[in-house]
Amino acid sequence: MTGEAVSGQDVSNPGKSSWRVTVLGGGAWGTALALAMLRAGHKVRLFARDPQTVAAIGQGQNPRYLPGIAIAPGIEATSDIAAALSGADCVLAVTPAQSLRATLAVAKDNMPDGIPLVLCAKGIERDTGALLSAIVEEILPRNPVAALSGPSFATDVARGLPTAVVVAARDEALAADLAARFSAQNLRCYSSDDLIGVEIGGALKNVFAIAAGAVTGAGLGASAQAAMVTRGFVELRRIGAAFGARPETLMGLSGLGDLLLTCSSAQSRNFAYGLALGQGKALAGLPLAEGVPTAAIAARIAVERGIDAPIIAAVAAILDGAITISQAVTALMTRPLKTETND
Ligand SMILES: NC(=O)C1=CN([C@@H]2O[C@H](COP(=O)(O)OP(=O)(O)OC[C@H]3O[C@@H](n4cnc5c(N)ncnc54)[C@H](OP(=O)(O)O)[C@@H]3O)[C@@H](O)[C@H]2O)C=CC1
Ligand SMILES: O=C(CO)COP(=O)(O)O
Repeated sequence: MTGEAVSGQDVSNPGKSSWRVTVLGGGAWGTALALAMLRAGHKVRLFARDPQTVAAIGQGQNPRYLPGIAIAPGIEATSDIAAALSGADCVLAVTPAQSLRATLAVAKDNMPDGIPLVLCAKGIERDTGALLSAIVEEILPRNPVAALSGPSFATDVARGLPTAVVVAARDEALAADLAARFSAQNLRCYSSDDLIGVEIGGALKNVFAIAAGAVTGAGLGASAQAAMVTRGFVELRRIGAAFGARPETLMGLSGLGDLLLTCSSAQSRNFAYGLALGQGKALAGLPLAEGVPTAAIAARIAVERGIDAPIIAAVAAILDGAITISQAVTALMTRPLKTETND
């Protein structure tokens, strides 16, 4: 086996009993979170639909999604959804946002009643405009929904590097319990009862990460980058407000925190997608960029709700091939001048 060693269980939560945690999704984030749950002292099962991924994780690696990272023993990977969910105390949904509905449909008949379903994907459903929590509430009405979000690259978390995230649920006590159970030495989980705020922050930052990559790729300069991220954050907060998100939530880990991370690093797949766009490179075959479908639906939501969101509209139009980056810059820079309002 090659790759750096990743410890399996370096810290457990004193006073918290071990849970049986099931992770749905064998990609980069699902595998990283499975490792994080092991370190927090839980028994971990991981469902992946791809038998090759299951076999690879069983052999201590996930070369397709986390190349070069050794997976500590202890994760029970399976393609059998019934076996994955049997007796689970908690389920983490870690497939892409646009696949959540299909993933839950597969899980539905085997999902134990009453256990929390924690959303770890970041996005808004492209076809319906539904937040991911609404999809869970529709398909799994007997399972309380929570969301885990914040600045956390899968490779960083898989390696056990330190970061902080937020775990949100409408029920404050559930959020606090999950945050305590998921926390480990290098994963500090804050809790929040603003589920919608945490979801919106994680979903929309991806759109601006694409924009940031495009600004860099097109050589528009660091000043343009900072101006775009600042005004983008205003748009994020406007859309958040329309969904009932609390502004202070969006100032936190799952809004500003994740925006800072993914708008400044080519380690972000959304940033990398934007970078390729800005450089005029081919986009086909690039890794998952959740901001692509989210930009389209966020732009539609903004129009439907009368929200001023010109950067989101520009990103959606560029991705759609309707305008070029240069045309978008001209349109944004020639808007009527106005007072700087940050709400
Ligand atoms: N990677 C990261 O750093 C972070 C990612 N996230 C979020 O987590 C979510 C997942 O991302 P990530 O793991 O990185 O994505 P990846 O592309 O690395 O992996 C996606 C995984 O989902 C599986 N999948 C896709 N569709 C389905 C389906 N219908 N049923 C079952 N499995 C399915 C894929 O399986 P298959 O191989 O068979 O296609 C694959 O195992 C995204 O919303 C992302 O924004 C959040 C924080 C950090
Ligand atoms: O959400 C992330 C880190 O918090 C991962 O971002 P990317 O999907 O852009 O890589």
